[in-house]
Amino acid sequence: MDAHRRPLMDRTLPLLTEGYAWLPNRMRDSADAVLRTRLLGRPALAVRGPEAVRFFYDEGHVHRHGATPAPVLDTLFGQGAVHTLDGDAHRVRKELFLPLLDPDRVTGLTEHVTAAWDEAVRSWSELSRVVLFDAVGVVLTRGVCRWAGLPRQAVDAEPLARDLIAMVDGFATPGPRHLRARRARARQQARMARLIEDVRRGKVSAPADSVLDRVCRHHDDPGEPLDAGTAAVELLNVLRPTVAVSWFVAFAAHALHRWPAHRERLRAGDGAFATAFAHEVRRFYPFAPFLGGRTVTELTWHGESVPAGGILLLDVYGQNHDEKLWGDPYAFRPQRFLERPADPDELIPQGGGDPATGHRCPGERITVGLLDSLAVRLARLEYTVPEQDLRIPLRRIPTRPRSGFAVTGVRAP
Ligand code: HEM
Repeated sequence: MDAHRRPLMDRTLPLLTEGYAWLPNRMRDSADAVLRTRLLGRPALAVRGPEAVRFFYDEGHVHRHGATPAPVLDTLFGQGAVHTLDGDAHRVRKELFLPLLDPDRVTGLTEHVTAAWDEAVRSWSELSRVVLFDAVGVVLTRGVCRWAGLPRQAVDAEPLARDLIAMVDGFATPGPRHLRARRARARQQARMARLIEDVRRGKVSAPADSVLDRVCRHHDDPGEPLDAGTAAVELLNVLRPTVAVSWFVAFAAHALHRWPAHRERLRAGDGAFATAFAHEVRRFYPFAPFLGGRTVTELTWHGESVPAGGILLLDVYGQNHDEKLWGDPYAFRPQRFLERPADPDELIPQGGGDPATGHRCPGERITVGLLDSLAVRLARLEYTVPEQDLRIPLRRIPTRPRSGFAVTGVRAP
């Protein structure tokens, strides 16, 4: 059996029990931030630091095809997703996502999402208790579906939000969360594939140049549109991660609760501070633990080697908390990004390198745009934080405040 087809449990026990701390704990004793280990039955080398980011994103070093375990493809990314392509195939497919970098599109999506937030907040004030993580997932789903051109009758926001969240929540764990993630993917992929077929047959219209329209018209090979299943995978690769911004909004609420002094500057509408706050939320709180690729050739980094066909890991969580880069990594200090702009190969919660040419997340500007707008709205909202379990377990991937961050007595501004 191919190593990447083996079940997730194989050889990954320390990862599953230690979660985000797995690589940072083991790399603590390495002066050069490098570690030789094994993952999924293969030799692996873990690295971190801006130079290591450039090493990792060199296509002559690492390929993505065959690197992602099947349980992750069957839940998080989808089979045949852009994440798994290399070389020309990757460049051609990535063209589908490059418009996401356009500032006008970022603004357009942010306007849809903030409108959905303003609508939702009115109903939150009528409820005795709102779990922000869940409620924001629905807001993001409404906003992104409208922006992406999905017809209103094709979107039932609450169940769709639950499925999109489940795909992310269950990708890295065996058991019921994983089964929920698989069912959610199968259900939504089939629905989106039917919608794409309907658009192609002219039964449903997609607004010109919307995400839905672009996905329907995309060709990997000249004259050959993507099969409906793969097109659905890529449509979900816009919807799902946008809705995943609810993880960061729940973390933003957690930060405002623990360090309420930041609320005032956000409330005042200080745009530069809001962006710095969004960067600090993405740096400080754990989301993607690490990234991996298959080594194309034998690679050596600071004296440690991994053979061709092994795995190169980029320690994302460790790098975002590296003392050498951040000085006081465990202090939540948005000001750091006002003192010095974020270096794209230092701050890597959504990958490193260039999103236009490599695998870096094309949705990073969208994420920052959504997060800074929603953080301002959150800071302006009046609410009470009742007694609840706000711990963020580092063993759970992906993690979040255990309670989902519940609020009571919501009063819209
Ligand atoms: C919660 C916020 C998000 C996080 C934490 C996140 C994180 C990531 C990470 C770690 C990668 C992998 C980078 C690599 O393999 O080198 C990635 C790739 C990707 N992300 Fe995001 N992302 C987020 C939001 C978004 C949004 C809003 C979109 C689209 C609207 C998006 C679309 C994608 C796509 C299509 C890829 C694959 C890129 C490629 O392989 O070339 N992401 N993201």
